[in-house]
Amino acid sequence: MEGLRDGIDAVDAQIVRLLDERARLAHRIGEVKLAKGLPAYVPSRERKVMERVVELGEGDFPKAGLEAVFREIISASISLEAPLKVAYLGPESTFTHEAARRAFGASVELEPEATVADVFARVERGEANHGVVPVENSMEGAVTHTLDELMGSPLRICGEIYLPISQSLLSREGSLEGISKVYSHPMGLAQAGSWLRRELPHAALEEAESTAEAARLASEERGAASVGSALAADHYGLRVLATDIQDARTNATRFIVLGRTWAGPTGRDKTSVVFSFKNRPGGLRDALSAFAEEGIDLRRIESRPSRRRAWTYVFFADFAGHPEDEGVRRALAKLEEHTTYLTLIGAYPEVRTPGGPEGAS
Ligand SMILES: O=C(O)C(=O)C[C@]1(C(=O)O)C=C[C@@H](O)C=C1
Repeated sequence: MEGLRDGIDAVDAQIVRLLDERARLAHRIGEVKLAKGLPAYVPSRERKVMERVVELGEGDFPKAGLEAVFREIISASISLEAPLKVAYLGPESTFTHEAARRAFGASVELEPEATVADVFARVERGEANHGVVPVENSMEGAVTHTLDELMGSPLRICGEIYLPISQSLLSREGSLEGISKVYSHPMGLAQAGSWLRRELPHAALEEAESTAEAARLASEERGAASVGSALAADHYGLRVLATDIQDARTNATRFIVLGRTWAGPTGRDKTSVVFSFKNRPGGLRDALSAFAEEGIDLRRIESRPSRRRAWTYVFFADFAGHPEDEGVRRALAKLEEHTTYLTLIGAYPEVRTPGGPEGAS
């Protein structure tokens, strides 16, 4: 065994030397970006680096491990280029925190904000380079605060993250017997509803501002538990009494990364627009025909009150492709002919969703 460990020591020394070499290159890229006023975080390039690394990894090292290792290597590289600040919908130890960690790794500065509007405001004021907010849940639908902010903001979507939402029961207590009260965000209580009714039928269910706030409350009270991310257990010194207690196993939330500009093309992208059209018969059909005529796959459409005049609406659409693609360019030109208002609110590498619709999976 000693000989094998010597082998590992020798390989580790090589890995560290190579990481240093990579860091020097990233540092130089950072200087070029600074001189040209370009952002440090380039999601399209990260996608290509990841895809290439996973493709190269045909040996014994697991692909998921390669992705995790390179997530952190790239995160450390970003921190060498610029002190990146990322605002997210807090508090700490919530699912949005987990999403931000997934997108940016551990080496960037993540800053919790109290509301979705605060996240937008911090990035708009230039106090943070990027923002991370939830935009839709596979069970509950759109996060309307986020759509409403997107409508009036100069910020653009430059990335997306899907997170399977796994709810856990956390408590100071050692078993379910001692639990008489359960705190969570209303969404957490709803998602774990069947499990709670079955396993803790006599417990009082109490709403909290966030799953993290619920964990804090549970940490201060005997006989209390909370429903939320297992991340919060460490943070508040709680035990994880049960995991995956949410009703549907496919429960996932989609988050977006906000920046000043959208991402460059990767060949597998998504574009987001917001538009409105004259209220006349066939108005929506005509607008959407722009996508059909160009054979562009519409991934999602959502309507919201315009908030300018009562009973008028705007539509949010996500579709496959990038604004630099010829077909998308033509579709957007056609769409514009049918709309009274059209803004491109983002373009970003599309994430494949397990169990998602065809084309997205
Ligand atoms: O290629 C770049 O633009 C880099 O800054 C390098 C690098 C990397 O480490 O590979 C780091 C940050 C970017 O988000 C993308 C890639």
